[in-house]
Amino acid sequence: MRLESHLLDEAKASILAVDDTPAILQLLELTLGIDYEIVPVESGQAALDAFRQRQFDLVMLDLMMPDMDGFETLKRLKELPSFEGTPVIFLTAMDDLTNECSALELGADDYITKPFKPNLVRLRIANILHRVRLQRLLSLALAGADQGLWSWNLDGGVRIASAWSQPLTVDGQVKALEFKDWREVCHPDDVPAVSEASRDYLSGLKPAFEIDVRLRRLGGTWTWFNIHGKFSGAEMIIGTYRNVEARKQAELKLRESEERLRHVMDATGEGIWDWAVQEPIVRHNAAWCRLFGLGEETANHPVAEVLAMINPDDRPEVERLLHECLVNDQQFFAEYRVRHVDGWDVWVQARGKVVERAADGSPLRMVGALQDISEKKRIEEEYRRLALFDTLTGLPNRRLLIDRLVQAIEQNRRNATLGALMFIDMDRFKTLNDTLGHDHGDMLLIEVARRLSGAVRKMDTAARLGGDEFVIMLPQLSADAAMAMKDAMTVANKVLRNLGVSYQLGRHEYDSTPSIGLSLFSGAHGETVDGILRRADAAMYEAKRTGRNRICVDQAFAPANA
Ligand SMILES: Nc1nc2c(ncn2[C@@H]2O[C@H](COP(=O)(O)OP(=O)(O)OP(=O)(O)O)[C@@H](O)[C@H]2O)c(=O)[nH]1
Repeated sequence: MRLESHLLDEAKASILAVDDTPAILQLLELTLGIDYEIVPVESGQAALDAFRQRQFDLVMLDLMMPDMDGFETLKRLKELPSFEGTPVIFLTAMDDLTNECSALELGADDYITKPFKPNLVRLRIANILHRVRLQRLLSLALAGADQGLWSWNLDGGVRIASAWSQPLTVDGQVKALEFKDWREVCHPDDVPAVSEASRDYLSGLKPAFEIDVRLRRLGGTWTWFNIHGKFSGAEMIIGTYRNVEARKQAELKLRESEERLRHVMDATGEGIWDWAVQEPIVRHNAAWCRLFGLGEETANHPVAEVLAMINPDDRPEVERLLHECLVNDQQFFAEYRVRHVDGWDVWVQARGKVVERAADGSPLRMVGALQDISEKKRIEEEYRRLALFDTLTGLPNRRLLIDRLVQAIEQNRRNATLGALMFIDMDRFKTLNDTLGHDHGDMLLIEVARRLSGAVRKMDTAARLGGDEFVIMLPQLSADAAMAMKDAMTVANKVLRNLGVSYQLGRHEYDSTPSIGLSLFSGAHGETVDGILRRADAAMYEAKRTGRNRICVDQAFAPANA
């Protein structure tokens, strides 16, 4: 890229013209005054005074002057801070090599002899000012970008520009640094990284030489710099360097706080997930991986795989909740089962939130945590079982039976169908307890439960009310009472038959029978749970009263021919 001087302010350049011959000064004003602001002074001392007042873009200096010659004037001008970088052209009648060499050695930019050709002088001035402007443009650009310059001659050493405002130091030197080896300013811990970065660039692996390193600054402190460079010619790399201490410190703090957070998370055992929503990958911490038996080294997982780990019964709801969260910015909260690699389900409670969105509101990043709640779920399940199931036989208890009966009544009301309820009480059960003992009584009850469960369909309910009292509920039969009764009697007869088969109780074989009261029910006529149970119970007592080991039918729904 060519640097363009027109990027800079093109205000009329000022020239300090120093000559003890007024005619020369007049000639300069005449020939250059249209393009430049000419400030004429007639002595070296006047030139120094003028420079103490203000700056000039260029100095035209006569060599032979009384009191203070051009060389002396230039030497003294260079001591003024305001003079730094100002180009100087000697304009002299001394047309000899020695003086010309001395002038250029002293830092003059040009040496023109009198009598001069005004056009030539104008072009030379223009060229020098153009170059100076470019230099100033580069310095301003570097200062604006807070950068310094360096060059590295692969055969020789390293040079670092002196003009930059953030001086480095080698062995106490602050000015334009020049040294053989990076190691002289580079923190020992960063030297391998510098070698690697240069190797990568020189071998073509990287498009530029770039690295963050700590360099020794004035006062001996280490400061982080970003160094960036490229080849300029075959043997020279040129680049910039920039103080990135603040960024490095911020990164360090962030890393520390992330590390701390990770420790906290690991200590609580929470599985953390972090999902860049536009990407098909979700990141997990070690605790998350451990929870499902995954190797900790595979902390990135495809989203599809993670979703596939969710129990198929729970997955649609989880996906729905996730969608809600992504679209409506709701908090994600869900309890679901995730398959462990060894095949069992882990109950988890997950929470999450979209923490970053694009300007159009679309989600960019979502993070969350999940916790193993398998134990909580197990206890809940145990409580549920205790509350709804009989502990001895595992059959539904009275409470669950009533729940299901309420549902069945409602269902039959809607469909105008009938259901059936059988009240079953074992005959002379007390005798068993009294003769073989309570344990054997329990054994019989467990076996009765098993046989009852085997006698009904999945949709039916076999429940234990307590003692030797059981109930079978057939929730939905025909709408026709005769048909319904026929089906119910089929089941009742099967139960009567099955429970009448002798029982192997430990070493004892024991004969027992049930008494069964059967009642149909519908949802009509304000049927209640109590009413249905009472009618079936009454029918069962009728069976007891009339000899046991039989079925008696409640007459409320009994068709004439039942
Ligand atoms: N082994 C055992 N016995 C129980 C349990 N709960 C109640 N019982 C006993 O079950 C018996 C219930 O007897 P009942 O149904 O009243 O009388 P029964 O001897 O069966 O006589 P009928 O019903 O008239 O044929 C009582 O002896 C109760 O103590 C239990 O969980 N296990």
